[in-house]
Amino acid sequence: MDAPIALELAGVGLSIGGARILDDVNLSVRRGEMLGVIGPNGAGKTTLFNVISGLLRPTEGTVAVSGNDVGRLAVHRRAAAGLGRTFQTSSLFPQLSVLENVRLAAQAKLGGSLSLLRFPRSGDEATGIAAGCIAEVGLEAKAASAAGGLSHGDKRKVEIAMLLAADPAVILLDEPMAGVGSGDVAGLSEVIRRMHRDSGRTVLMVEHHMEVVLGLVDRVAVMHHGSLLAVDTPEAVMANPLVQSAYLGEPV
Ligand SMILES: Nc1ncnc2c1ncn2[C@@H]1O[C@H](COP(=O)(O)OP(=O)(O)OP(=O)(O)O)[C@@H](O)[C@H]1O
Repeated sequence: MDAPIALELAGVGLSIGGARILDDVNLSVRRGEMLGVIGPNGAGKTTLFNVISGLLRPTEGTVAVSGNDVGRLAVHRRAAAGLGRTFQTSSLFPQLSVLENVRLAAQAKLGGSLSLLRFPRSGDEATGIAAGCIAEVGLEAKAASAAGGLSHGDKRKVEIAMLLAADPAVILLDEPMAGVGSGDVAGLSEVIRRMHRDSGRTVLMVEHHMEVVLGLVDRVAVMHHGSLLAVDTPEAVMANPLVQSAYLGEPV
């Protein structure tokens, strides 16, 4: 039996000024699925994530998480409704340790006071959750290191651990490989694979690194000029002449 729908976009459109940024986007993602979102520069991928996560409100259409319309909810309420995302740029507190950063996310999920961050007690619930999430991304040895001193790849792992601490039903990863050194790509891919496969989480990933996308995802959504050109398996998408022509001039 098919898994239930975790995320559903119906007729989503966005106009800003006179510009049509998103046009009639219809997309269903099942629970436990990993979907890659690709497309040439300016196709609307980040805007789509902004609409899903609530940073932008669509001009038309609906966004539903686990069957609940989240279209009118602010960003923090969407997080509570089960949406979590990373950004293209790092959102870590550089002076804080890896543990403190992840603990902050766990604390926010638990709804407690952020001041607890200053007095981490090893036995408390948020610290326990944070330690588990850090272990899940393989950064135990760096738990006490300042986040600002880590490699880009390790910073991304910390951001993923922070997402795991918030335990969202649907995870949006915005270009996780951006700025990551070639030596770190395989390790970070493996963390993303484990995060998805081992836990059955639903993941959407915008990523330009085609090898990473095709190696990780179940299906690929291709955006072009604000519309969805195709949503299919990686093999079918790569063989699609429409997709090939959208990418003409850009390496696929
Ligand atoms: N606030 C805004 N006002 C006007 N135009 C915008 C706004 N935000 C995005 N756009 C335009 O919408 C289009 C889609 O941008 P978006 O950043 O979503 O593309 P993208 O596919 O994520 O691109 P990239 O791969 O380069 O990150 C672009 O033409 C961009 O200039």
